Amino acid sequence: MSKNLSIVNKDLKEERDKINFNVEEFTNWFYGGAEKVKEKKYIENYFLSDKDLNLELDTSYLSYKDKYEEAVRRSIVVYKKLYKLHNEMGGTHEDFVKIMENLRFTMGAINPEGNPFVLHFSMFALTIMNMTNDEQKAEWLPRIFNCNILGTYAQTELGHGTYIQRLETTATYDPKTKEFTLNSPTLTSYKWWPGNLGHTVDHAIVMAQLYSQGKCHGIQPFIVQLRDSETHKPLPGIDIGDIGNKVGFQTVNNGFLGFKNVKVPYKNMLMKNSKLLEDGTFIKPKNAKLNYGTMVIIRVHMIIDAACRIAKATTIALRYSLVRRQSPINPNEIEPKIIEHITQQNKIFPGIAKAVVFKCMADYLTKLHLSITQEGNTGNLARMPELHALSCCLKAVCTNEDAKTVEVCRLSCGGHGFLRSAGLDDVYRNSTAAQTYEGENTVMLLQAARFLIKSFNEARNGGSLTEGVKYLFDFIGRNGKREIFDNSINGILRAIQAAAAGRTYIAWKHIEDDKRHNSIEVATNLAGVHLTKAAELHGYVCLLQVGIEEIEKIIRNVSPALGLVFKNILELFAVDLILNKIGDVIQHVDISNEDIEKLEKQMETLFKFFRTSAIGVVDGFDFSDPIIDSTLGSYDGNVYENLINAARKSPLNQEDVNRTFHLYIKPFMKSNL
Ligand SMILES: CCCCCCCC/C=C\CCCCCCCC(=O)SCCNC(=O)CCNC(=O)[C@H](O)C(C)(C)COP(=O)(O)OP(=O)(O)OC[C@H]1O[C@@H](n2cnc3c(N)ncnc32)[C@H](O)[C@@H]1OP(=O)(O)O
Ligand SMILES: Cc1cc2nc3c(=O)[nH]c(=O)nc-3n(C[C@H](O)[C@H](O)[C@H](O)COP(=O)(O)OP(=O)(O)OC[C@H]3O[C@@H](n4cnc5c(N)ncnc54)[C@H](O)[C@@H]3O)c2cc1C
Repeated sequence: MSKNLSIVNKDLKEERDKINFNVEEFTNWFYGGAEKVKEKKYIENYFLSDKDLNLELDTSYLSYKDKYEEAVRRSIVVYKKLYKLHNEMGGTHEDFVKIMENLRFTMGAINPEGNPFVLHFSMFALTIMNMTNDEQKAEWLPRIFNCNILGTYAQTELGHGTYIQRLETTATYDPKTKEFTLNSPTLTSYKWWPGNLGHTVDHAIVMAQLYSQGKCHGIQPFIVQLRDSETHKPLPGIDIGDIGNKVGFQTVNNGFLGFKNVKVPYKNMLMKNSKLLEDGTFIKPKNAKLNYGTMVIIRVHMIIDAACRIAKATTIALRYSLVRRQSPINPNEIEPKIIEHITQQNKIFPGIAKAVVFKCMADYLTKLHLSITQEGNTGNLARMPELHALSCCLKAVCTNEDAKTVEVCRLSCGGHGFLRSAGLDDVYRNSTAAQTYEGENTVMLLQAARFLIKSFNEARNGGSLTEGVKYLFDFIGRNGKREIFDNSINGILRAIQAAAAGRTYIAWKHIEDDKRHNSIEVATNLAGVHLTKAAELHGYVCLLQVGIEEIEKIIRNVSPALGLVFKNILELFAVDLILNKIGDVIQHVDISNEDIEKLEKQMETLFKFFRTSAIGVVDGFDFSDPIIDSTLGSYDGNVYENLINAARKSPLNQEDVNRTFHLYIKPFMKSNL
């Protein structure tokens, strides 16, 4: 960690002196090994130490246009260095991935309001890598990796983001000219939202309805040039621009795009899955949803992003809570560190546990994605729906928790948390954006619920279930009897499983009852609230189940002292979860008032234990000061000095008297109204 060289606040030092486990060992786990931590530090420093980035400039005070231009300038500094470093490291694909993984944090520090090239290196490159045939790979990949072309992923339209089957952009094939003609037939068919589209990129993957031989063959991906390679002027027939100011992501350059008779060559339809013969004959893919593959990959990646945002927010909130003193607990004693107020612990400690459990889930899902993709490459697509359901479910549950937790962290910093310099606003804006992009969270939960209902029917008919939903058998096996609660970690898991299965049953029954008077679709819509609740509970089941399995493995491999911390974290996650979901649990589990009181007491005991470890855990997340970028969360804990220094940098403080005094205020004050 690049620690600030200033003297550490004595309250924070006192906390660190009491840490009873090896923080470095925790860091090594969080980043996947000592070697990876070394790499991370090296890469971070390699980029952040570059004076050309001019990180001294606080971009939050710039205008919208200046912010964008500075973000582009900084990104180019970074990407030039990236290629230099890549060559130095050996130039393999693995080296590139390593740098990109570490850049995810570093980029946030360099461009806090978003990266105007993020889609080029993520969705654009991934789609070309995964949805093209060999010839197309050979044509496009070198140009993408050399950045000779820059691209984005243009799917969402003004009228449709969720229901992509009804996208309106058309691509009509003419076998005589061997060209597609792209059109935006209506205002609502304009592409709207794609990141980096407005003024940055010159190419895009465009999702459009394919028309050939007079028939529509559904949405297909096309690679389309949008701007001239020399002048960057929009090509003929292209109407393109920026969509304007947003809640966040100000420098991501989200754009709009309309087509008027834009010609695209035959070879530009991505042909790994669906195929179009030159004569216009359409050949269906093995599974029509293969064209949704890029979204699945990004949803999987979003779990680690959520974990990291929570880790960052809790680092800020906890460090601040260990140096801020307010409100004596005993009237005659000195004011305590605010963390001594139990409600403050309740705000921050469960968040830290979530970051750890989400990280376990991200690792698990990444492995699962890899193995299901490998199966897919051999033509076996059987597990695609399972991966889709799981990634939708966890994308929704983890980003919802993320936004909630980051907001609680902001509240836990009181007034100072509302300052931009506290560093929580950009984290929150990114969290809340993640609830919407890559599939709106309610819609994601409903997709997961489809899988749950199917699995429930399967279980009722004595069929086979995938591992993650086998708990539905237990529910059916109990035949209406309630699960009996036992206060162990596995007991809590069984209780959450019973709640998830019970809610799935309620949703299923709702649909079955309504089906008598309505179509299955209408009946499903009417059961929507139950379905989303069931999917959400299922997400928590997955998190707890994977958390238990992964943390048991971790405990076997780390020192006993760190093992105890992990055990504490897992219990914190589990008890916090069951207490938050107690209404659902009571409905399906035989749990008494005494049991609940015991859980509440247990939470207090867990807090007591975690009180000494917490600072070690957040230090172990290993966010350096430039990455934390927070007056309240810096390593040295000198929050008041940081706050006043940051305030002095306000543009308004660069002069004693602002011109508005003479222009407006003084005449107003002298006017006697
Ligand atoms: C310190 C902190 C560090 C943090 C660092 C942070 C860095 C990050 C920063 C900045 C990054 C910014 C990046 C921004 C990027 C944003 C990009 C975008 O947003 S791109 C647009 C996304 N758009 C969507 O996601 C549309 C959502 N809609 C859909 O996906 C579909 O419409 C869906 C799935 C909801 C429905 O699709 P249907 O209408 O074709 O399907 P139906 O007819 O309903 O049938 C569903 C059946 O299809 C299967 N299905 C659907 N999708 C599937 C799939 N992918 N695989 C397998 N099966 C699938 C289902 O299992 C279901 O099966 P059965 O019928 O139940 O058996
Ligand atoms: C910051 C940001 C970046 C983005 N980047 C990109 C990008 O790079 N490329 C790109 O193509 N797109 C991008 N998007 C678009 C994004 O993917 C969509 O906005 C998102 O998928 C939601 O779709 P929508 O806007 O149509 O919402 P809507 O579907 O209109 O949602 C509105 C409301 O309707 C509800 N609703 C809709 N359908 C259903 C249903 N079936 N059942 C129940 N409720 C429903 C939703 O739950 C929600 O409450 C981005 C969006 C944001 C915010």
